Amino acid sequence: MPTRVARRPMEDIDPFANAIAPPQNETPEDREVRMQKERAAKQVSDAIDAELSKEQAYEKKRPKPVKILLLGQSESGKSTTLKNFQLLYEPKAFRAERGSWRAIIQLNVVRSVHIVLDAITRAQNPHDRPPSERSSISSQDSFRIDAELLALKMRLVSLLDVEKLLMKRLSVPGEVEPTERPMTSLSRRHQPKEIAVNSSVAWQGAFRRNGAATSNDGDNMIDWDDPDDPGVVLHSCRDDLKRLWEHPTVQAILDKQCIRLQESAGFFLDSIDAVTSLRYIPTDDHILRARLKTLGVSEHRMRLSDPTGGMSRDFRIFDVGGTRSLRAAWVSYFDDMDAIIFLAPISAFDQVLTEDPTVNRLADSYKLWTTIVASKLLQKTNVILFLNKIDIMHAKLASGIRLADFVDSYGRRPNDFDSASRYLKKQFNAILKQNSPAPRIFYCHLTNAIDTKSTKYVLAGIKDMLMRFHLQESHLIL
Ligand SMILES: Nc1nc2c(ncn2[C@@H]2O[C@H](COP(=O)(O)OP(=O)(O)OP(=O)(O)O)[C@@H](O)[C@H]2O)c(=O)[nH]1
Ligand SMILES: [Mg+2]
Repeated sequence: MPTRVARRPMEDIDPFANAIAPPQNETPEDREVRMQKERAAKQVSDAIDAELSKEQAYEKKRPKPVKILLLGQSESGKSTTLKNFQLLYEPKAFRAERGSWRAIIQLNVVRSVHIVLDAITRAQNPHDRPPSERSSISSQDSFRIDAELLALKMRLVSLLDVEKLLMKRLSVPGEVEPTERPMTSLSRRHQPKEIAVNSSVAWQGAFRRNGAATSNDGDNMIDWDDPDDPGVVLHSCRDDLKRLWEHPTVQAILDKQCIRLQESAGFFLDSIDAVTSLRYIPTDDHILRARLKTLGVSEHRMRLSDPTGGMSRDFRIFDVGGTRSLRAAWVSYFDDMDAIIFLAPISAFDQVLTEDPTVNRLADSYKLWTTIVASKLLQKTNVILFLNKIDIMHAKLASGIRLADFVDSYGRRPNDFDSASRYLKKQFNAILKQNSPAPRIFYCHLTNAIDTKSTKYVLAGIKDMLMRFHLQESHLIL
């Protein structure tokens, strides 16, 4: 027969039970008050539990978020496309960051000035060039750098300090790294550092004034009274900057060294008055043109309305860094994507990768596109191609740069934009047909990602299409 063991009361052995046990000398009235309180507390707790399980059931029923991954080589326009999404669907949040973009634009200006100053130095000392370039030096490479230009050069060296200051402020540990090897369309040239960022959140925080709440315009993020504000120095240099940029010798030097600064990322020297004004706040257009290289992967969430009038959807857009060394990280995002937007900057047909000057940028885009469309992980994913930077493509072809000189197969076709873009579109389509594991639709857009108006229609179309796909998958529409 089992023996009954006398049990010690819980409060003797459990310090927690001991702590919450009613006082030993509790009167019946006190007990009643306590019980009432406990009943009320339980009611609140039950209500919270019920709310939580309702939310969980709703989450389960809610459609999964629509996921979009932006891919393409560095400087193809991925982050710019993301900015367009933000401007279109979250304009308030986009504009609240104006203050942070102001600093990036200031850095972009300083970087352009460095490129110009370096070009002048090379023109002064043509024999200081690397051995690979020395054989091509001719007597015409020596320019007469007059005293005015030399004085300008000396004065603008002060901008180096502005750059250092901005870089320091941006250097949130682990989040922002100034890269040693910059990425610009100016290949084969020695260029100053380019600023790069790991995630979208931390670097913007670096410019948030202590205690300042973000306003719709983001202008209260800027401490206008700060004497160290880089805007003060830039403002004082504005006339010199304009004189430098408009100087005929400078233009001739850049021309001779094949530096097309106007077509390069983060070019603002044509907007010096605006960008160096004392109370400069970037416009939407300037933010789209600002260049900030992406290092890591950043995820952006937004809630978008349904074109059929149904419930809105969560969208997640993933922006990755496109430099070669960062591409290995892409594959871990292939799983579970609804769409890939692949950007190929077709204007880069006459350029090479900065990370490998033996590789033509268009050839690199073809190769990347082949890998993406051939991936088994992505065979059910909608793949949308943006043939981007068509504005630069137009200008290049019009200036006489011949596609056939860089793409042998283009042969004797006319060197106009329509023929060239039609041809490139066919090439990308052929790659898709030959390499896709299963037949798929070729979605292709000719885009200019710094033109908000045209990009808006393209993105709205993609959003509607993806929502429809998503609804069909959830069997919500037939
Ligand atoms: N003119 C012109 N400039 C563009 C276009 N698309 C992007 N840009 C500019 O090109 C530069 C590079 O664009 P990003 O969006 O930063 O390129 P990315 O693909 O994100 O580059 P990584 O972050 O290095 O992978 C920016 O200064 C943009 O403003 C375009 O269609 N036309
Ligand atoms: Mg980017």
